[in-house]
Amino acid sequence: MTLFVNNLTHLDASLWCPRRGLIGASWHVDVELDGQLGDDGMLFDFGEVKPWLKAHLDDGPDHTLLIPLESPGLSVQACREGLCIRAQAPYAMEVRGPRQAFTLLPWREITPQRLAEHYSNLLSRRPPPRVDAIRLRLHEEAIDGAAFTYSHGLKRHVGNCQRIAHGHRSRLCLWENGSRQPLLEAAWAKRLQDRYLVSEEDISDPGLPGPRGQLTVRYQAGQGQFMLRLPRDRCIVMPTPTTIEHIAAWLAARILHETGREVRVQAFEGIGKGAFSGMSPLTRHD
Ligand SMILES: Nc1nc2c(c(=O)[nH]1)N=C([C@H](O)[C@H](O)COP(=O)(O)OP(=O)(O)OP(=O)(O)O)CN2
Repeated sequence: MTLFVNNLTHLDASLWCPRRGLIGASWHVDVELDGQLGDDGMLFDFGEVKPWLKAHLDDGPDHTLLIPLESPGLSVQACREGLCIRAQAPYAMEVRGPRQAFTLLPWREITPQRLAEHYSNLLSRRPPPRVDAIRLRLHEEAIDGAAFTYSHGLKRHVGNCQRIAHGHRSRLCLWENGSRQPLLEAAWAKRLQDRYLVSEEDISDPGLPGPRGQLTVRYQAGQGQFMLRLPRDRCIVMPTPTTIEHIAAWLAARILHETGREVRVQAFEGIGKGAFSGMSPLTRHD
């Protein structure tokens, strides 16, 4: 017998890509379970499947930086903070943090298919009672319109969002005077794509001006000390923490500044949640 649960949860993470660098990701998680029925006529109570799988993913890849160990020029070393990871291509990057902020994977490149197979195998080694095999599927949200991926860290978050490089793939909806603006959405999604969003207060070294400058972010959070260094032109500096509420408000202010027209922003943080912010030349309403 095979049981399935589609869209059981989401996985939000960042990954190092040898072609694009640091990128955010959000995937729907579907699961199939093979096994035998118990006396209750069930293979595995649906009510227990979600907490069981979510607990494993939350302790594993969720809200981590996924590192492809076989990627050319990549190195991993123990350091005072926990792990120090350096990459050379497509640009130089160094990240440090507690071990649990990273998921090390034995590949040249990370794909959702490989990740799903990897965790299917790991989970199938210690399955719940009556379950013989577990198959996960990870897939992106179908987005009809503008979307972008970004990475960030929230040092004040009590949970795993404090990790300095976790990310999301998000929809972006913009209205001017009540009408959706697909061209403006696409232009802003392009500006934000694959960027690291950083709060000004977390910059410990702004680096040299110009294209070769490296910006250093450093903070202490509940799980430990974090550091990230990457090219300035991969970063967007915000005057506030990078919560989705502040991202939505920042976008509304920037768009109003550039167009001079009233704007309403719906900014998503990954799949299915986010914040609205609106601004007009005369009044500001959030
Ligand atoms: N009001 C806000 N709450 C949270 C924000 C935020 O910006 N505003 N941000 C975060 C983190 O950045 C985090 O990445 C969001 O991930 P989320 O999927 O909510 O994390 P969980 O695993 O805790 O949620 P699930 O529903 O279990 O996936 C957190 N909160």
